[in-house]
Amino acid sequence: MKITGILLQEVSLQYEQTVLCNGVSAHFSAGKWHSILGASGIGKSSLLKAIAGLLEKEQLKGTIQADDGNDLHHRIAWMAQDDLLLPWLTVIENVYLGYHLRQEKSDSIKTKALDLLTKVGLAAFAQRMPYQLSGGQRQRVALARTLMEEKPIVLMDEPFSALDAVTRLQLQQLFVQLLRDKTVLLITHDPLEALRLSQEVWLMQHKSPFLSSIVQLDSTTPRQLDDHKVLFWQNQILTLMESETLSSC
Ligand SMILES: Nc1ncnc2c1ncn2[C@@H]1O[C@H](COP(=O)(O)OP(=O)(O)OP(=O)(O)O)[C@@H](O)[C@H]1O
Repeated sequence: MKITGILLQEVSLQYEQTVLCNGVSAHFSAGKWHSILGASGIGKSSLLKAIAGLLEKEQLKGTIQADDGNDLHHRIAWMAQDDLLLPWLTVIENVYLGYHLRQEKSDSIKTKALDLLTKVGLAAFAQRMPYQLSGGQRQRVALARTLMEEKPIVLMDEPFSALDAVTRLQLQQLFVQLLRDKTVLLITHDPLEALRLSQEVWLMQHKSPFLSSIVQLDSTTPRQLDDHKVLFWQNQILTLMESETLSSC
């Protein structure tokens, strides 16, 4: 499927009487990683759901579309903090679950699933059950399942937040390597994670503009933890986020 960016025009999000945002416009350009930071409860997951087409009609106003004008929703894969593996299926069955649900069956599907499990370092675990895996291994299976669908856009809602520090660094490296050519929107609470992994960092704030692009970085990802630009911007972003928290108290 063709790579595309995402265009938001005059988007408003609302749950019954609660308005999250009004008239938001943004362009997430194609083939890049975009991280979205913002205070807890501000509306990051809701925006991702809106892009994925998971909100009710009355909850979303405005336009969200692929920037090439073609269909958006069929080109999106979703990855959450919770890996959503089905406990009664083996690891490899979870990887080709989408094909199974669509009743597409062939040996080449199993071969492809095994190939992807090899890429995420879990070929030897293909016949295990999800409960026999660690949190990091489960997220690797979820990544293989995402790659199996070959979607050009991947929406990720805090996929690394439940992992220990070392596993998180290893998985970030793997995700960047395997999702390099896709348009990725990553929600995170961690400015360092955003700056190491993305080409563009966005911030959601209670004041106007609700969503703005605050940093663009061109260097190869994942960036080093001691990269001077990463450290400089981490400081700037933490100061911004702190002043936002104080002003919304
Ligand atoms: N289905 C829903 N119905 C009503 N209100 C909702 C619904 N989903 C979310 N909300 C509210 O909308 C606001 C934004 O929620 P959302 O999950 O988008 O925030 P977030 O920025 O992703 O938060 P966090 O960082 O804590 O995950 C919150 O106040 C939440 O309580």
